[in-house]
Amino acid sequence: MQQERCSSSDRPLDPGSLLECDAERSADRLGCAAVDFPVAVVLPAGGSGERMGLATPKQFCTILNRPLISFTIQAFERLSWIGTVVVVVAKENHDLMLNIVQKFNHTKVKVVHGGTTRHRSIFNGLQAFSSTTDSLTPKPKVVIIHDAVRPFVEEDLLLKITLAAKEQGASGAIRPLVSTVIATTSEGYLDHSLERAKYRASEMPQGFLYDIIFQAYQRCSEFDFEFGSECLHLALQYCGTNAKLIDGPPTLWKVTYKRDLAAAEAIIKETLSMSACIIAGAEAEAVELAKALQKNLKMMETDVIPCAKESNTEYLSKTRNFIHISTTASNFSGTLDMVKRFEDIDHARLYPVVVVWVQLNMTNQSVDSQKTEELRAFRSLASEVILGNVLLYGIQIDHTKVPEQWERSVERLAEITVALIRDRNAALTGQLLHA
Ligand SMILES: Nc1ccn([C@@H]2O[C@H](COP(=O)(O)OP(=O)(O)OP(=O)(O)O)[C@@H](O)[C@H]2O)c(=O)n1
Ligand SMILES: O=C(CO)[C@H](O)[C@H](O)COP(=O)(O)O
Repeated sequence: MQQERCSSSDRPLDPGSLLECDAERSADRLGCAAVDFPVAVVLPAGGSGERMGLATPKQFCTILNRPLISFTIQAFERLSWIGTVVVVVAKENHDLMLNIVQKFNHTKVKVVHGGTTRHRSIFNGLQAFSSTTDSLTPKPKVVIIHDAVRPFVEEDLLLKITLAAKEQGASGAIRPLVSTVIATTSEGYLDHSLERAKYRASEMPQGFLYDIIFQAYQRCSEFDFEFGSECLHLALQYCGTNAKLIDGPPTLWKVTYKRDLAAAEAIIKETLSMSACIIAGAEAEAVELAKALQKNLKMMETDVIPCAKESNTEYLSKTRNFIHISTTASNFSGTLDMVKRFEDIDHARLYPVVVVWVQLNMTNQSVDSQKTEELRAFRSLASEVILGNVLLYGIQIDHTKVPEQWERSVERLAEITVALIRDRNAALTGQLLHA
């Protein structure tokens, strides 16, 4: 078959904006008004991750100290219109999963045991809703099925999938194909190639009227259970339901290989680095530095506030990055107050919080002369707060009245600050760097 040139809409034009995966910002943005019927979720997480090649199944691999599956659960749990999230795990991982649920305070999760294939695991998950005695898992109108290893799923897509499933009986997210699909002969030669523009990659999430997908699984064959990989196909073949297909973003991809874990980590770090709060204090020089720093942190959305002790703690919920400017060496009290507040509102439970303590040196003395005592105190504080998932770094900057020198120092301060926030490297906590 002659290959036709694809139109641009048939090809993935770019790898996608990282902003699309900002789970926190979009949470309940569209509200639950559109969904006035019960919706539940099944997350198959019973695989062994053979292609990842690690001893730990990929859904339990950690990114920033948190298992991948917890990110996926959170993407659903944060939405008020979503009820129970059934997580299907292999029997041997039951306790591990319960620990994750407890540690990250997942409140909507019910854990059930999986099967030897993905379809068997999904069917087990669906059966959790068929028990008439379990009040924790009432039968939903619509059930969303989503692989536990696709951590980035936004509310707007979930809404579209859910409403289309309610209307049509089944719905699924699709993406343009990156590569052309070809058929090979048994001898390893090209048989034919498919016209790429006509085909799409089937992704997750998928949504179904519960009765339809449950019935499809009840009717499907052993062959389907053993070798099938497409739930939409079961709904079509066994219930005659044609799924509505909905274009999804590129961030829906499935974590499959080791490099995908690195990509997922990069997306999470990038998203976490988009904003910061600068706490300037009242001294004129510190305020001047805060403003100059704000100008240099161009890629970040920054707020400057005078004091971390403010009774209004709204600033805390806006970001997980804090830059605390202090003109006194060894004055960590403001930092300590802030960390206390993080504990009070559980701010570092899901993501590590970064605190950069900037010591503005107003004396003409080299900061080296202060080093031993302050450094020891700073390191000890950093090793204390890291236990609560707070990463504390220090940067010293010398105040100077020479404009070019000052500008260069502030630029360096901004560069180091951005690097620390982006990397969230635990090994560098407790270090006092020099801008
Ligand atoms: N018996 C199985 C097999 C897979 N899955 C889940 O189905 C999702 C998608 O499957 P896949 O990416 O193939 O995961 P694995 O089977 O773990 O990976 P691999 O195929 O590389 O072994 C994953 O969340 C996986 O845990 C499951 O619940 N039960
Ligand atoms: O993309 C999908 C659409 O249904 C599934 O995640 C995929 O088919 C699962 O297959 P496998 O477990 O072999 O990776």
